[in-house]
Amino acid sequence: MAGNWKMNLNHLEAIAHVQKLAFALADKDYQAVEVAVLPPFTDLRSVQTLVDGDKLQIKYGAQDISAHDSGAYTGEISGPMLAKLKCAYVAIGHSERRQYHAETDEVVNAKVQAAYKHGLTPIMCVGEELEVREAGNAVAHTLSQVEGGLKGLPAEQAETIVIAYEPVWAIGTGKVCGADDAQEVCAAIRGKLADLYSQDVADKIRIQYGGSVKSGNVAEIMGKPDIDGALVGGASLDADEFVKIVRFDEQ
Ligand SMILES: O=C[C@H](O)COP(=O)(O)O
Repeated sequence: MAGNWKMNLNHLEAIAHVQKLAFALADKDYQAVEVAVLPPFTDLRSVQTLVDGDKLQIKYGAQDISAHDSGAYTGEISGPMLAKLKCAYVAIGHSERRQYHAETDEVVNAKVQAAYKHGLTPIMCVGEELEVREAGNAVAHTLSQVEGGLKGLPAEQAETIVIAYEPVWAIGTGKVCGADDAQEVCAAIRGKLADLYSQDVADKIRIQYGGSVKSGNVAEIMGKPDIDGALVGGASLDADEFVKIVRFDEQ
């Protein structure tokens, strides 16, 4: 279960938020559910200090990565910088990056390669816009993003990737994709991974659903066989709500 904070919570708020999560998750063995937060870049050092200092089980990562290791790329953050902060994960190709920063599948692929080069696990985001779904092309569109993003990636790396299926029309809109519709696309993603690699590799890859996930709908989504987790945006900013999502099996 990963919380993508997007451009929310400054570093002081981040400390308070992670402390709250850690406290609320400490009274039981929640390690069966891997919990990660993806704060803004400016929060990562504070989160690292807290997680390291208190030996918290919570993982953390970034919301983007540069395809380059260093150089004249104003405003960019590199893989070596994220690795130095001991980030476990990095979101790549989120629809907001694709939409507002013109990230193509080629760019996503370069960033996936950069993440692996520096020991970070990508959470590669894919998913269709509303008009694509309405035209009946949700699966084809999403599979093409999967194939483009994974181009050239060897099986031993691919098997550790996390793929987040996020239908764009369900992000931040309150319109959750029906669990059966989400399962249909996630099953197709797994089928594509089996074609590209092997069934064994496909079965190891974790596929998340993202798009208006809340405590009230997470259990139904998680009940689907090809959905292994959730990438949570808005609801991850409320610590109590995110904890309920993590503990979906207790509801
Ligand atoms: O990365 C998270 C997704 O964009 C979902 O956002 P949301 O839960 O606010 O709809």
